[in-house]
Amino acid sequence: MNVTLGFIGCGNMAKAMIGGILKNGILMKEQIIASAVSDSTVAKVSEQFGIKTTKDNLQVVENSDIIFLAVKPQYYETVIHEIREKITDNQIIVSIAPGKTVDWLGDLFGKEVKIVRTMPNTPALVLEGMTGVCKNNNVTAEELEEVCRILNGFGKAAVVKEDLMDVVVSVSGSSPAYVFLFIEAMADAAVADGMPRNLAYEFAASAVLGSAKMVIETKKHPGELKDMVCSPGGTTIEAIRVLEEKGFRSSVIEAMKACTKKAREL
Ligand SMILES: NC(=O)C1=CN([C@@H]2O[C@H](COP(=O)(O)OP(=O)(O)OC[C@H]3O[C@@H](n4cnc5c(N)ncnc54)[C@H](OP(=O)(O)O)[C@@H]3O)[C@@H](O)[C@H]2O)C=CC1
Ligand SMILES: O=C(O)[C@@H]1CCC=N1
Repeated sequence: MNVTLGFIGCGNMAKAMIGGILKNGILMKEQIIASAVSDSTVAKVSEQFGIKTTKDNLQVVENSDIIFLAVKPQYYETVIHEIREKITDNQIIVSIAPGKTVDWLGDLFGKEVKIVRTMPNTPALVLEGMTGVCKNNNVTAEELEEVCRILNGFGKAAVVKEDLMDVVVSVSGSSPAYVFLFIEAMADAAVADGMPRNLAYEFAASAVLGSAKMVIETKKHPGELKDMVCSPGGTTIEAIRVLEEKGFRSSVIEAMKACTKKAREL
């Protein structure tokens, strides 16, 4: 692709996206620049990815066609005030923050700016990211497609109505954390029953990976896939019985509702 990409903020999410983009080869390292506050991040990121890094956010703006705002939501106002004068009509701003609407972002810029609102997740690093996307009226269909090509480069992107973006936070942006917790818990149980820890992580993570692929590739209902594992009078249904008794399903639902609620409040 013939575009330059800038990241204002270069923490966990920006690094996952940059890592994915470079791994996939959709852009070269010379096409990417990133900024951070600390000397250590600037040095580490440049060493890790070979991209240009800076402590000056305006240098990112001056050198990028597409600018990802990759700071925490509470720093959005400061960063936008810092860069807004320098943003031109042709540049595209990509937000990755929960809760920040395209109207809120547009008001802060105080002028007509092209804004794409996204919610990515860290599996971008291994090209298995899933990103929700919406845009404001200043972004053309072609420009949205261009941004989606980048997002698709490290996984998949789905354009959704803006009022679903807070739900995307809980089902995608935040969800890898619950899955990691689940993998950790399964591995702990295996360790408790005598399996060496590294082997336990490999078994638990492979089960999650394989099960996810089955849902996506077979397109069967997850309940049907679950039933295929539960032999009558067998081992699995015993585990399912205990999970239901302990409120596994409703714990996940309640946790995600809390996550969506928090996103709406940010
Ligand atoms: N982590 C995740 O899985 C996901 C995160 N997000 C969103 O991505 C955004 C970033 O989150 P995350 O990567 O986790 O956060 P991190 O805390 O890991 O990274 C934040 C980065 O912003 C930099 N920074 C802070 N203030 C400024 C500033 N004024 N100018 C330039 N850079 C600045 C920090 O610099 P330094 O390193 O020097 O401190 C750091 O590199 C948030 O809005 C978050 O909600 C969205 C989806 C998933
Ligand atoms: O925890 C957070 O607030 C960010 C947004 C989605 C994932 N991480």
